Amino acid sequence: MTGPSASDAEVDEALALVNEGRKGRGSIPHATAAAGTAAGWMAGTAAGPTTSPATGPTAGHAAGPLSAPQGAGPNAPGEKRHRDSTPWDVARARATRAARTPEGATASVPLAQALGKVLAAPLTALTDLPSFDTSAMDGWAVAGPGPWDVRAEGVLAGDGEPAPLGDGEAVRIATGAGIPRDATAVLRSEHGRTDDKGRLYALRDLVQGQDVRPRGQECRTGDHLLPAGSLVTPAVLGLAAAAGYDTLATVRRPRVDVLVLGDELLTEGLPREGLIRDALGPMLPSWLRALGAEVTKVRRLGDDAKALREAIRKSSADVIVTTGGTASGPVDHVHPTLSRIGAELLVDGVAVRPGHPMLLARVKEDQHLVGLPGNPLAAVSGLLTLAEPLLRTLSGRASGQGGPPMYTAPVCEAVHGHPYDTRLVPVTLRGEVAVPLRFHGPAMLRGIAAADGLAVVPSGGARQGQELEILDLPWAVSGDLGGECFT
Ligand SMILES: Nc1nc2c(c(=O)[nH]1)N[C@H]1C(S)=C(S)[C@@H](COP(=O)(O)OP(=O)(O)OC[C@H]3O[C@@H](n4cnc5c(N)ncnc54)[C@H](O)[C@@H]3O)O[C@H]1N2
Ligand code: MOO
Repeated sequence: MTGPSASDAEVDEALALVNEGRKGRGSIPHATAAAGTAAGWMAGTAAGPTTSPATGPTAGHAAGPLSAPQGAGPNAPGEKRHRDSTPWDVARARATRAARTPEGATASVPLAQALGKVLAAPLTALTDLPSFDTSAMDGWAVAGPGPWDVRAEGVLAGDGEPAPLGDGEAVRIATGAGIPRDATAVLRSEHGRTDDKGRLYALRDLVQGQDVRPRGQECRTGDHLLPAGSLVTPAVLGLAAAAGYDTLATVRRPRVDVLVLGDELLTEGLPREGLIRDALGPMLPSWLRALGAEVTKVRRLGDDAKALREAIRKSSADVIVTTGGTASGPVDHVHPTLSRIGAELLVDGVAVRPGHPMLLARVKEDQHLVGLPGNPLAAVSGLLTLAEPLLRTLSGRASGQGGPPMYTAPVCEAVHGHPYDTRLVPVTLRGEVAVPLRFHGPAMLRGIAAADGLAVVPSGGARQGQELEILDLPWAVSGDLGGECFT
């Protein structure tokens, strides 16, 4: 099975997707020039930093030119282009288009359960907002020019419709209370004074309509407030409640089964005798939830081809995510298993470092499998390259706030590039500037654990100050992140 190659249409779509992403936190022109050259890379002489140690006395932030690739693969002399791997942008575009938002996958849920879900229909105002002319301040509602005679009874928020005011009359009013008919303005309490006969005088000029929120100022019944596909954030919950909603039509979260492969994995304690701790089982479920998924299963299968085949066969999830076993070692069972069950490979290897063995397959008409490489940072790369766009579509977000969660920022130092492939480098943000982090080798999580995002470094590298796209990490957009479900 070989991965399909990118068509021109796919490349156009990928570019459109990237452009859309740029609308995010600042539209800064696309990086055009690259500092390093392939020859420079090979010889270690690319303009910019030279290679740096993978370990050092301080964790996290780069101090100096620390952005050279670490660990296996990309900086090995003589490395060849992987002819069949899909360009990174194209792979993301293909993953976005691989599935459709399932029809009928909508549910009406009470507001309290809608946080983190996606609107299945546009949010349309069920009422005018405000729904009646409202006082914006504590003070007096007045009619005509002052001084005014003040009524004995005031008006509070929540009172029924107050009696109309006659010309020259005023009534004490609270913020949020309904304005009496024929009132011309609200005089703030600090801008008025009453004399001993109870007559009210303005201490400032008052203009018609002052401090009155007219009915429908924010919206009229039927106004379109938010498009379908919008993420339900706390603010959206508040707006929906204000606009009259008790329930919201939301898209069902795509169900994801996670299959963790590898005989060498321990679930507790210290590494020993060649065994290591499983870093992906604890990491992926909450990350997937933050990407909009409902994680229905997390299973550790070891390196057992039959168990893998059975687990895929029995899964009714929308997406199966496997970890490890994507390469061609003796116990790497993902490719042979997909071949055996007749799955269609949509992406088979991506021109990105780390993570190039990642894959996306269609197992059934409405079921996809994302194969993440076993190296932990490579798995994160696969998650954000293939699983994120797929889940964005399946959860209905592709039609709303839309594009990939990206923005751009200049890098504080030159960053090495791969001669052919995109690199994803953990960065932290210092103000507007992206600072590459150390410990970004494919098997390391120390950099990404301290990161705000992943910088997208084009082949050939980036100059100091060059604007790079930054893939956002999705913590802010999640709903309920709890609820482990290991089986
Ligand atoms: N001959 C080649 N070998 C490899 C290539 C290649 O191109 N040619 N690519 C390398 C790259 S790059 C990667 S990435 C890995 C991908 O390997 P797999 O997806 O088959 O993953 P494994 O071999 O199962 O594991 C790789 C590595 O990661 C560790 N691992 C696996 N699962 C976990 C986990 N849940 N938590 C923590 N660590 C995990 C595993 O122990 C291995 O050290 O292939 C390279 N090889
Ligand atoms: O370098 Mo591998 O792609 O560890 O991801």
